[in-house]
Amino acid sequence: MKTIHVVAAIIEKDGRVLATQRGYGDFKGGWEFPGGKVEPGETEEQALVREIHEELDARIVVDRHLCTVDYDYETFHLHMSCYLCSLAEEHIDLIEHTQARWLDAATIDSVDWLPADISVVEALKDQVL
Ligand SMILES: Nc1nc2c([nH]c(=O)n2[C@H]2C[C@H](O)[C@@H](COP(=O)(O)OP(=O)(O)OP(=O)(O)O)O2)c(=O)[nH]1
Repeated sequence: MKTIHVVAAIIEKDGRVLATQRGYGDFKGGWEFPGGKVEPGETEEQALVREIHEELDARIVVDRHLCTVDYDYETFHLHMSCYLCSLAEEHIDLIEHTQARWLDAATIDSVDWLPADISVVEALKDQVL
């Protein structure tokens, strides 16, 4: 099975994290952390900064690695590295996503997370929120 290497940015602000809803593709409607595929020659941090600029028109600071998830979807294997990040400036714009929500410990389970994200949410509850 094909493996895809993805990075996800868990953007934190005031005890909450940013969740975004996918606007296109097979997982349309599912909730995730913004990010995307690492391109050849890029480090994970470079990919994160590029993806967040493309998807949210935002600049981030990458603070630390939280966890790496390996998950078998039906048609591919996902290898996803998740980093805690903060916004370098307040502004965000939803360029590819349909909605965004800032979620805290009480609301983190209120959205329909993509299957691979369930364990990331558990790590957040244990360590961050
Ligand atoms: N960004 C992101 N992708 C996730 C998460 N959870 C999860 O299963 N995925 C999956 C969905 C996609 O199959 C894959 C990410 O690929 P993508 O299609 O968004 O990557 P990309 O932005 O480079 O997109 P593209 O140019 O290929 O359209 O990872 C998550 O929390 N964030």
